[in-house]
Amino acid sequence: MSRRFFGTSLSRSSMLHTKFHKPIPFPNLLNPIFPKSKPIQSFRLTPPFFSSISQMGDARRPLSPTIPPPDKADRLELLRSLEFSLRSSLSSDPLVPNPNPLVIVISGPSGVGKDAVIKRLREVREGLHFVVTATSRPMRPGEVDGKDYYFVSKEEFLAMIERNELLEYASVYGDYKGIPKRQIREFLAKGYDIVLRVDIQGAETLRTILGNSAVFVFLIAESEVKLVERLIDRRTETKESLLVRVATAREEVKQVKNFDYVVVNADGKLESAVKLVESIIDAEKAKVMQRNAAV
Ligand SMILES: Nc1ncnc2c1ncn2[C@@H]1O[C@H](COP(=O)(O)OP(=O)(O)OP(=O)(O)O)[C@@H](O)[C@H]1O
Repeated sequence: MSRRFFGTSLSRSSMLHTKFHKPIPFPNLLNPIFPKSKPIQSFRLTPPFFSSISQMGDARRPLSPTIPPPDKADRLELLRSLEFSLRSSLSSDPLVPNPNPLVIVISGPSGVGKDAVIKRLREVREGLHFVVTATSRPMRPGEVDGKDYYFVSKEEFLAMIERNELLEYASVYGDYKGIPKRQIREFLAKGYDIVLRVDIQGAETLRTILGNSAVFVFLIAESEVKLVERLIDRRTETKESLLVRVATAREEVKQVKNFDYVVVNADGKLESAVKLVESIIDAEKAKVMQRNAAV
């Protein structure tokens, strides 16, 4: 026969009489503070006792020494008598602190849809700051300087490295890409969640720098062929760069194990991918042990 000491396997009376536990006197919650000899009227309440509830209604209402039947009394009367019996006010302060701002790293192979997911996330979710990456690559049609990237020359980029202004940087397909630190600090301090868009190499470096203080999301296509089709359809690559990107993607997919979450961005299903990223953010906000990113 197994003997359990947790949960509901022990009844209240068995707890009181078990050899293993000292009997604990149960307070009489229906009249806990007024022994017969003490007149009720002599009890005086001092602030901050009753502070929260006395603000809610008629402060002149007589205090009830016992808890009235819930089906007979109104809510205020019940609240006040409960406070009275508990000998402390019921607090209206939040029971849990506000969640910490998050740093969310979104990564994945080239052409998987990082920009597309982030663009949509930007439209549907508030309270996020999308860090604008600095890059020395030429601007693509439709891209806006300062919104999609900070487009800088190679020389300017090297000067930023020199001044230690970048959290992480790398040379990607012959161009530099890096994350300016100042933006992250500024927006974390204002309570924004930070979204960083990096390639796999960048995510690896960020994991070393940020450890588990950030959330790492790996974006992936439903299949290799779909990923390549997407790159072809984008019409931004030369035949050489196409080959390099596809070969690199094959290797990069193996890195998924170093991420916290994986999100499939399937063809025509951008909306679902964005919803899943949102759910990840929501779940992270509800974690008991919060991440605490510091840059
Ligand atoms: N779910 C999807 N269904 C169909 N097309 C998509 C989807 N997601 C993205 N795309 C398209 O795939 C192409 C590549 O997407 P995007 O440029 O966002 O990829 P990326 O991961 O940012 O690439 P890179 O790292 O090379 O900049 C774009 O033309 C984009 O519109």
